[in-house]
Amino acid sequence: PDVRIDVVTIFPEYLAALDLSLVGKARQRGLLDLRVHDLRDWTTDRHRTVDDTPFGGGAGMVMRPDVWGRALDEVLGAGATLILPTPSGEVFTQRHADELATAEHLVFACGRYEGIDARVAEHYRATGLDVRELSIGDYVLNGGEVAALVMIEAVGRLVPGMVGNPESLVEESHGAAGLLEYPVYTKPPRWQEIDVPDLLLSGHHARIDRWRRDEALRRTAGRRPEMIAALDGTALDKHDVAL
Ligand SMILES: COC(=O)COc1cccc(COC(=O)c2cn[nH]c2)c1
Repeated sequence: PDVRIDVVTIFPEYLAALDLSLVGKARQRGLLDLRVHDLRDWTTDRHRTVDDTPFGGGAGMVMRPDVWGRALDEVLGAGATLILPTPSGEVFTQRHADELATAEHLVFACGRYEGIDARVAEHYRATGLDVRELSIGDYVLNGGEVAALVMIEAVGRLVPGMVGNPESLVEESHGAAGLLEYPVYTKPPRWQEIDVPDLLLSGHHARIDRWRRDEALRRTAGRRPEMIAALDGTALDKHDVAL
């Protein structure tokens, strides 16, 4: 298979969604080797304890380093990338998805409670492993499982052979030189008294392309002005500047 993905979590059933659709088919076709592991399989006590109280006090519980260490020592391989979904991580973007899609082995460690003992990331970094603490956005979830699903879908769909039509990968929603997607329409031409813009029915493909670019620019300037600022000089042509 092109990519191997392991997920370690105390809620393995959360990842059952990965048996469906694209990712599910790719697994059946052997394109993707995805395995989900229950962290509690590496506990040593009768209660299968994975957490304990935080040093320094404070509310909540912290996930124990020894349990995670036994699990990750078994799941990780030399060439693996360890990904820790966390609110305090670097924000995951399409750039990360593009990069991680070329990795040979991704291991997601899903934290719960107040987090995983910080020495886990520190230890595996010290061994030279590529360790990424990644956030999927500025909000707090109860655990890393949903974030792992997001990242696995974003990466999985880029794995060659995963998506039915590779064409659909080209003009991505953050494609078109880092702009938001233009509005899309389909039949019927009139719905709830609203008409599809006439130009789109005209067949003038050059004008349609220009209209789409203008709409993408307008939307980006309105909703994500910081993305306009981030465009490099080549992204805008003289017509855009006039907008
Ligand atoms: C070193 O990593 C850790 O300690 C991870 O610990 C936790 C603790 C609570 C929740 C989560 C899940 O991630 C998010 O909530 C999250 C990710 N993106 N946006 C929100 C992870």
